[in-house]
Amino acid sequence: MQTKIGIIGGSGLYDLAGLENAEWQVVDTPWGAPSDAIRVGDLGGVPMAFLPRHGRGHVHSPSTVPYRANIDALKRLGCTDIISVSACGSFREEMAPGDFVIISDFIDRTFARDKSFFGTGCVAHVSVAHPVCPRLGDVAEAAAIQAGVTVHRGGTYLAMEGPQFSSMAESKLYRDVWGCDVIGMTNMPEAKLAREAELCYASVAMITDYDSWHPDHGTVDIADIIATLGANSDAAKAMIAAVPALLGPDRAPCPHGCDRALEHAIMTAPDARDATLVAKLDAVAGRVL
Ligand SMILES: CSC[C@H]1O[C@H](OP(=O)(O)O)[C@H](O)[C@@H]1O
Ligand SMILES: Nc1ncnc2[nH]cnc12
Repeated sequence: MQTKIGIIGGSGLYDLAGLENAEWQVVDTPWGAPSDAIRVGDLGGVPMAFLPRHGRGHVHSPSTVPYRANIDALKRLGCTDIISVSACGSFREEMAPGDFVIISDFIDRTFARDKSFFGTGCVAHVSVAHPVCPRLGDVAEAAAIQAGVTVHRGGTYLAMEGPQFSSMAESKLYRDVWGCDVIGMTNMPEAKLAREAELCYASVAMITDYDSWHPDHGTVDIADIIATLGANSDAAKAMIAAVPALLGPDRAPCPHGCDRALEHAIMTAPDARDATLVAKLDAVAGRVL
């Protein structure tokens, strides 16, 4: 199987320079329109597909990002792997603005989003005990090192609904009681949907601020975040440029089973399935339906 790398760019990352034969491709999905057209092209002989999560011009809020359409569209284009790049606040002194964190786990506190491709008429339960792909995380870490970024391997990402930032009490709860390392508003349900779509998913948190817990840094401020985003997105582009050579053009089955997540997940009996929903699942779950 051929590798095709999907990149979801977060705040500050709206395009990917350096792709060969690049074009913006409009992709329609049964879940509606993705956040934007998708920039497709090749990098080092490996096909790539780049999707700005909030759309060019930052149109979608964290709650209105069309997460299902985004994941479906990348799957429909033939992506095997997704690297998500996101601006995040830090709960750890040593995870400083400008650093990258390869996320290892999530706590999902979002509540106003569609979180599954499945539902009435086709029920499925996938495991997200290990919500990211370690193989792809290895590649993202190595790429960040090659790009000269200070990178931390492992960290728990608190996904909040937003769009407002956390209160001081929430910030301290997530850090001191729940042991979270970073905070953002978008990686859930994105990671859960990537698992349902049997895609390897890795998340790279680009630290922009210390949220509101740090006694020496005041409370989170969007002006400070924007000031950090430019340098972070240049570093992210350098990291992404290193990914194709590290992942390679030929894709062996995922040793962690990401590409087989639906193997035993569908509960609804074949004769009880809703034909309309099954048709919508053609790209995401066609392999097992
Ligand atoms: C620009 S600050 C808040 C905004 O930035 C993050 O976006 P993304 O995860 O797409 O990089 C955060 O989740 C909020 O959406
Ligand atoms: N402190 C923070 N909280 C939530 N999302 C963020 N994105 C960047 N910084 C953030």
